[in-house]
Amino acid sequence: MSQDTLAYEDALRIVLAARTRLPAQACPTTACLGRVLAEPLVSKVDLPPFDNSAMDGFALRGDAVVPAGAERDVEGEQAAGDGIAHARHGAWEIMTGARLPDGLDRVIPVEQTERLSSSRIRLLADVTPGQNVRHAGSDVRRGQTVLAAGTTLAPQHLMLLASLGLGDVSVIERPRVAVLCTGRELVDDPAQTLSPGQIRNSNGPFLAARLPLAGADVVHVETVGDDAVAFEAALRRALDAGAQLIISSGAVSMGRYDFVPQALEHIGAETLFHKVAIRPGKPLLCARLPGNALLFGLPGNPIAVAVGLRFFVEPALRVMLGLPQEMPRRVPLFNAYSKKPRLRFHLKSRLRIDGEGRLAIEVLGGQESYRIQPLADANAWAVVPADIDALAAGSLVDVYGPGHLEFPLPCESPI
Ligand SMILES: Nc1nc2c(c(=O)[nH]1)N[C@H]1C(S)=C(S)[C@@H](COP(=O)(O)OP(=O)(O)OC[C@H]3O[C@@H](n4cnc5c(N)ncnc54)[C@H](O)[C@@H]3O)O[C@H]1N2
Ligand code: MOO
Repeated sequence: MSQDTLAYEDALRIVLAARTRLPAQACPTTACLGRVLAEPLVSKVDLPPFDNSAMDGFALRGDAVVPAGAERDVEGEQAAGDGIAHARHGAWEIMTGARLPDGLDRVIPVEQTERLSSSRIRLLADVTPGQNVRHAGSDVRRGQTVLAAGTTLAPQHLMLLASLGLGDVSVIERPRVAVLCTGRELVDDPAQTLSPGQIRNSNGPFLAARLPLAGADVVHVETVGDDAVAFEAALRRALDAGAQLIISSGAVSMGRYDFVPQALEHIGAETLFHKVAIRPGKPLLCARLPGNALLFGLPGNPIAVAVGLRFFVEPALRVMLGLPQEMPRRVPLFNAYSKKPRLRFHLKSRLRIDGEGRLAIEVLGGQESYRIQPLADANAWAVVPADIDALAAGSLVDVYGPGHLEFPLPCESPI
């Protein structure tokens, strides 16, 4: 390994140190799905807000136990949505979710009663205090922390926010990211016929689709030829669009047209590292631009781009979103695997269930960095550290989801 090739862990440390958490902003709860909560959320109300019935039946009161056989007059009816009612001594017919009339403390389900007349019932079962009553504050107490800072808001959290009656919440700003694809071989328009030597730009659509799933806003996307001047102009447009991170693909290796390092030098950027002991994506470059935006120069091969996004850009996004760094899941390998030493490998893999319902990770065939079909078949990344050369089937391996906010739960038939 050449002296200037960094270990992944050292490169990651540099990336993490180069970013800080973004400020908080108010976000309407109608638009906060997927946003990251900036502060712990403390409830200002009790849930349920009032004592209410868990059953359709009759609310009543009495001594410790009102025994089967007891009779009561029915003195009123209380449906969900009805306001305060004051009970005297009889029972109230009550619906599920209805506020308990003041003075009553238990509910007997209607099927455990017998109607003696339109205004009198007999109990067919014992009823104890509190039975079938959902007490105010029994789910959430006023003053209780209901969501921790750093929660990525999912539909179940929106259920809670709606119940608390919140119109907006404090979330971390979304990081702003630009995508620049380089290469005069690239064609963006699917309707355009390819000339000999041309290929479709697949990195651009991949990055533009993955970044929002990683919590970022894509503020600029552009394709430029193999031209340092055009690349510099594109960088300026990305910065003008407000990009805090810029991801470029291509032109960072050893070829005659690999102009990104020189273009960065020309604009006065500080190269933080260039070349990391990983596969794929070894020629990856990271630089701080004047004005403090961070540029990730990802090698052009599509899987090098996917790995650069997942294992360099996404950790930076996590810092910006105020999230702790990820812990990989440890999953047994389905198949034995061996690799070249001294490089950390990022492997297109499939998390599956074996014949006994246990999770297993299958390293897919076709790991070369130009092969995109196996990425389409993958649902996870297996990562094998630089100092490990061979792993037997069944050994535990680090597994990461396709994006830092996603982890697959396979439900397909066993391997
Ligand atoms: N002499 C050496 N050659 C190469 C080395 C090396 O160490 N010595 N490293 C190889 C590795 S590893 C990689 S990865 C690539 C990285 O090269 P570049 O970053 O300079 O990228 P390009 O040459 O521009 O492109 C590489 C490959 O990817 C295709 N490509 C580029 N952009 C896109 C896109 N937007 N969509 C789809 N495909 C794209 C491009 O056509 C090339 O095939 O260098 C190796 N060479
Ligand atoms: O590092 Mo490259 O992506 O293996 O071809």
